[in-house]
Amino acid sequence: MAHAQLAHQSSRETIAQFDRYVVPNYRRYPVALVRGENSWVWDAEGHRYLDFFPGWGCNLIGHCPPKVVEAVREQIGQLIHVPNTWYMESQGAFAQALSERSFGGQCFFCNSGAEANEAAIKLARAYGHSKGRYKIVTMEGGFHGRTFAALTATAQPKYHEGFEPMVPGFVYTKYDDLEATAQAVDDQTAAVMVEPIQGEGGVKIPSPGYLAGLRRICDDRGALLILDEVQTGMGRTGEWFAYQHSGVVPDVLTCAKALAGGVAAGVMIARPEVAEVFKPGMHASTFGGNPIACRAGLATIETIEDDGLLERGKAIGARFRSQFEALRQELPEKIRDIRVLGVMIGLDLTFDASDVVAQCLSRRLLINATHGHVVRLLPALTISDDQIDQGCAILADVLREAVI
Ligand SMILES: Cc1ncc(COP(=O)(O)O)c(C=O)c1O
Repeated sequence: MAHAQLAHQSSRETIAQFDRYVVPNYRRYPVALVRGENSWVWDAEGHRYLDFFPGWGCNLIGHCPPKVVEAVREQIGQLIHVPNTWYMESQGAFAQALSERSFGGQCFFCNSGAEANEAAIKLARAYGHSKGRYKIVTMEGGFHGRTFAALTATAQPKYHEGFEPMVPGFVYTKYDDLEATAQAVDDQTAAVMVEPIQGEGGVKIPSPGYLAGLRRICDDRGALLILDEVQTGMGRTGEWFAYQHSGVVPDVLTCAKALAGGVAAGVMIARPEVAEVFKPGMHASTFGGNPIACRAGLATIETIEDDGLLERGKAIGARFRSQFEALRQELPEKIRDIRVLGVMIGLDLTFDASDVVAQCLSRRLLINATHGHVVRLLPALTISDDQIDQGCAILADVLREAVI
């Protein structure tokens, strides 16, 4: 039986439905979440959790940010969906806002990071087509999504296993190694695609000068530079986009996750001279750039600017860093490295972090582990100092108690 109204059932009842009716492709925590407010979330039993990883990075301005909620509520009562055969004010305004905060490019909207990267890969191939350029060079340890081209771009064999053959024309090289990349790029290369910080790959921040070096290689060889800012973009690192720390400008940029305050949205932004190769009919997305997502995106930008959240992100990062530096002094055998840029935070442990995640969950702190031993935190730009201190105290206790 289907109910338009939910029954407010227990976590256990929801889990039973999932076991029976939902494809088992996710490992889930045994909790059903029902409500969120800024950096707090509540489960079906009414327990409150402090969220250091809100929405896997999608809730960068917190759960249910008021301006986003208001914009979506208003839009949903006017028009829920407008396909791309029509103009709509919200899409034009959102494209202008993103273009003005990046590099003056043109926007293609979609619904996720993988889709944004598919668009970027297709655009690079279309742009290079007449010159025989089709190869896409990507970095080992990178992550670009689960659809086929994005998955092939993801140079991690564990994600390809069982799905081969992959899409032809992809070349893998070492991250943060300009010499290796220079060797991988040739006159058949359409684009080099890279994350300015590898997120899923372990919050890896490359050496200073890395993006500038990649820009030089691309310019010398006539290849495009695509930056995957699906995770780093929209203010997470203390600038609108992570490339802005470097002064290097890409040809194509992708962003999703936090783009619309937690509403599903993705975008590819391309220099107009590159974007123009996409003629009508060459690429599309039915839901991409819908008015709900675009209104939510505009409200996200307004919130970040009105509340000074880019600056706040830098201060939050500094507070986490100082707490973790002190903890590393205390636990040098457990903490190998601390990597922070804005609210993109990695704590590299000397041991597997999965039990740390479970222990934090049992104390009602939500965190993530990636690449086995890296605790990854993507806290909201709206988190308070008190909440940071509370969560860090829990994490510190868990690390103190961890047996290695
Ligand atoms: C850098 C990067 N690119 C692409 C993706 C894929 O995004 P989505 O899951 O929205 O398809 C992710 C997701 O974690 C990501 O971190």
